[in-house]
Amino acid sequence: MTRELAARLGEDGIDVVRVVFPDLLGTDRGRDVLVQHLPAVTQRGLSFCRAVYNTTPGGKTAENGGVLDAGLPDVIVVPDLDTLLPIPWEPGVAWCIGDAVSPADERPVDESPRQVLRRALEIFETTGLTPVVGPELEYFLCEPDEDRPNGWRPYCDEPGNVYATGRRGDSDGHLLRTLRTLSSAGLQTTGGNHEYAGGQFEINLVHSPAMDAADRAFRFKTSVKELARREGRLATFMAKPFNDGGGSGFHLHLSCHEKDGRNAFQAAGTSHGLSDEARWAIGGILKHAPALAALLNPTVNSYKRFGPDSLAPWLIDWGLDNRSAMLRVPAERGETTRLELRLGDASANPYLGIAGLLAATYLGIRDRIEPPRPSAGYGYDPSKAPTLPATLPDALAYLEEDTAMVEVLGKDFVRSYVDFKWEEVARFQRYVTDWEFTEYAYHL
Ligand SMILES: NC(=O)CC[C@H](N)C(=O)O
Repeated sequence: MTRELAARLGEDGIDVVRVVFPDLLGTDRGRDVLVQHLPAVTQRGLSFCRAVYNTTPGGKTAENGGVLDAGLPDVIVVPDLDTLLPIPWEPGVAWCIGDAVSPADERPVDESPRQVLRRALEIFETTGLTPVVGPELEYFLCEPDEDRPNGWRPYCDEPGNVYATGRRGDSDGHLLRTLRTLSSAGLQTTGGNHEYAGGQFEINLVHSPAMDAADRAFRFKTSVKELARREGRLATFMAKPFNDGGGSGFHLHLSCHEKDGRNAFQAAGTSHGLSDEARWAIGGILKHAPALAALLNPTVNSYKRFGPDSLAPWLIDWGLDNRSAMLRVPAERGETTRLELRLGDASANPYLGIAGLLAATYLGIRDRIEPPRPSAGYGYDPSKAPTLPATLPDALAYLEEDTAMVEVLGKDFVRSYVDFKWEEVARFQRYVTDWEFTEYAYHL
């Protein structure tokens, strides 16, 4: 079977298969394999150093998780050939996503983000409903700039404007080029637009079953970064890269299908046209939002995106067609009835963020959690609702304490994730920033 596939790939001019898998941060790791080795790789998997799950964004091995004590053992990655797609910008190469298993018993490893999502999905589906997810990702495109301390400035000197089309704020047609290339790569993008900040864009992906949506969001981020790098630019999905302007969101649209394919969130004639399940889903997402933030807002930088007047949330609230709320119920009803969670920022690992959303939604439906009344009007009034966690340490503590969420996401995964993230917090807390020097050095 795999032999035939390898032969067919060869006939199509593919001589290399890039096997990638997401690490805890959601960035891609992998290896390029010559196509004639694909049958063996499919059977035995590829071995990687398990420290891949303890690697910081800067590429260092963090000390938590016992991976050093264990002598840096292997993790095996088995390609999922259903995800095989040619890479249009890398002729002769196709890529597929793999699943990480332990060499000892071939069971999925706790830290595998695909496994965390698979587990949340299995639990979710005990409700009899199938979740459908539509991801929207924003990012900044940057140009090299030696005069800036960090070496980069937002792409295009002309100020961008939200929904500006054509070359205004996009001097060499980045958006159109990227949209077409990603579509030809099979990532099923629907469209894209300029966002509020200069050099900031949003591209939307077709909604689909949760694992497919996460796989495409993962590939989307990898591809946008790769395409930018090939032009000597930097595309970044970090939450808030610049002090001026807003941050980048990872908005998630969620609906649920009944067995017969009907949208389970719609219910004509009820208050707001929403079913019990939709209402409980809202209740669950609001209740578990502080824990969810640890997954959907996973860096110390993430919390700088929240704030009044940013179109990013600040309060734990929901609203009807209200973009200033954390959870928006778009106006459409009937088969397109859905929720839009605006909490996440673009730095989130798509698998873990979607797993968290499914866990909170499942708990809402299971525990029949009634939400408060929707927030009306401009939602940046702190007297109206509780605020989101202010820092990553706060969110990590909420996640650890939320036993129901921990149960769905998996105790061992949450332990590894929280330990890993605490290391990041500790490194940040020890680090003296330029801001501190400028603020204090001359005056104190
Ligand atoms: N157009 C928008 O909705 C902007 C969203 C905003 N950039 C965010 O961080 O979520």
